[in-house]
Amino acid sequence: MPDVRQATYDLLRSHDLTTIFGNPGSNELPFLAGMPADFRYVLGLHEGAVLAMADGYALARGGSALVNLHAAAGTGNALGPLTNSVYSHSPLIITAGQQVRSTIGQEVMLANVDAATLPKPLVKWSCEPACAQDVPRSISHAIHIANLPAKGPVYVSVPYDDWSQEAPPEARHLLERTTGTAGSLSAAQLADLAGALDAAESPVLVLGPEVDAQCGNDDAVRLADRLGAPVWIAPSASRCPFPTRHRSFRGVLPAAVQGVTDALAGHDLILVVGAPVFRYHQFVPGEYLPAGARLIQLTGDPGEAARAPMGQALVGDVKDALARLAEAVTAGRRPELPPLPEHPPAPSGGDRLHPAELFEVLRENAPADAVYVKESTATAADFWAQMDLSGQGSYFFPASGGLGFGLPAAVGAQLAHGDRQVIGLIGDGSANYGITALWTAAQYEIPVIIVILKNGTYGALRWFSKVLDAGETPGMDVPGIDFVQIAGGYGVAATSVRTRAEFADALAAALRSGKPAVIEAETELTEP
Ligand SMILES: Cc1ncc(Cn2c(C)c(CCOP(=O)(O)OP(=O)(O)O)sc2=O)c(N)n1
Ligand SMILES: [Ca+2]
Repeated sequence: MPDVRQATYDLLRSHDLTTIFGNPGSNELPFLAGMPADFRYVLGLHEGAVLAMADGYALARGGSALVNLHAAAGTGNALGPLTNSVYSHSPLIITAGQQVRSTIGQEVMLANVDAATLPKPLVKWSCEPACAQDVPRSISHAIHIANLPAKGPVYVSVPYDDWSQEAPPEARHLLERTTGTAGSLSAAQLADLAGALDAAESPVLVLGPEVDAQCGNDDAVRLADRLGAPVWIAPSASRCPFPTRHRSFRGVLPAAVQGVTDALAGHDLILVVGAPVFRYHQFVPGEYLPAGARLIQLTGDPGEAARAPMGQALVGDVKDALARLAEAVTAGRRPELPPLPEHPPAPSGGDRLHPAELFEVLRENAPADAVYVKESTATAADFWAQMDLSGQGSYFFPASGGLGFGLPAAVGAQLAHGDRQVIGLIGDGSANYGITALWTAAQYEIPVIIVILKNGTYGALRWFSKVLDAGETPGMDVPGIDFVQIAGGYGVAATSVRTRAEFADALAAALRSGKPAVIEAETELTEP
């Protein structure tokens, strides 16, 4: 009769969860001891990097990722990046080792006290099974909950003496279980929506990360073309749901109430698809909607629908709805939009690279299907003005702004992408929150390119201190960090550049090398 560990590995294999991102402690060894040969373990040196690598891997592959953390201490280290995963709807299956079941109450060393509570509210569901025999079913429960809409991370704590217990014979039924949803809009709901779009004088689309996550970008293009409508990306963009050189593209909405209202002024119907309404950031009070505008939100997440402060909301499959709406609306009711102007020329001639120059070099020289993982928070305006993103899964940003996602997520995304080059665009502040992932990239020969934009300061916070009229505050500058030395110390070849030509040469060399590479780019300070 198989034991709980064998039954669990069989279950994980049946869900294609054969890559374990982890950092072990004694509580985890009895589980890991039996790891079958067709599984692989990807070691991260800090659990924040472990979680973020798993998140990047899951986002890039459009599926789940399995994480194994050490008790409470390992879980605590992972909570930072987990603030992003819960809002990017990443279906991470997080397991943590627990002390021997009969000693937890004594709170012996490494007891994860009240384990199922620890990760809340950053997980969709968590549990510590009531007995060893329920471990396989609990992990199956977690996997299905994580992948049913709205997707999200889950957490299961397992006492380490459970693994050697005999598994219940009924655990074999778990291997065949499947769950799914039929969350499409009804014909009547779709007809109402299409009718509202046709009747609108000036409709506008606002697209969110769920459109890209569901591979709905092309459906959104068809709908925009048939409507002749402009398209914005929803505020605090964590993905790119629409081609940035399409004639409808208007950029990313500002993350402020009045900013959104000003940007959407003149439109009488605002259709928000696959985004919360909205992920505001800087508090700039104002009217939630332009005069005369009606907002309709379409999301797969009931929580996003319920907590919006205005408008109507429908919960359903966003890709399916976009595709059906593109067929249902009447084409040609509005004049075709003019083509976009050329990219603005990047400033040049400074004694260090302007971020716009750096992005221009990437646009001109990186592969057209490159995947960008960005965590450089003062360069958003230049990035969206310069880049030409068109494919699914071409851009990721921490969905809650929790730093420590970018560099490790780029490593995880490259591990998932054998065929696309992943390029991390990481601020010299952000790089430090997940820097240990460079070691994993070196050890597992993951050919990710990490560009560190070094402006010597927490640029976004300098901008925010102006917004908040906070004046000069302590803790803004991060001078004197040598990322070439640090990268070398973790085993990754690195170079430092400060001119356009030097960056272009370093990028070309990194692309040719097929190895992990760090390019430290001395850059000017800009505003988001
Ligand atoms: C885990 C964590 N700690 C601190 C912050 C606060 N923070 C910090 C520290 C930022 C500055 C990042 O600086 P950078 O060098 O990475 O990028 P820029 O210079 O382009 O802003 S932006 C921001 O929200 C955060 N978001 N997440
Ligand atoms: Ca910086």
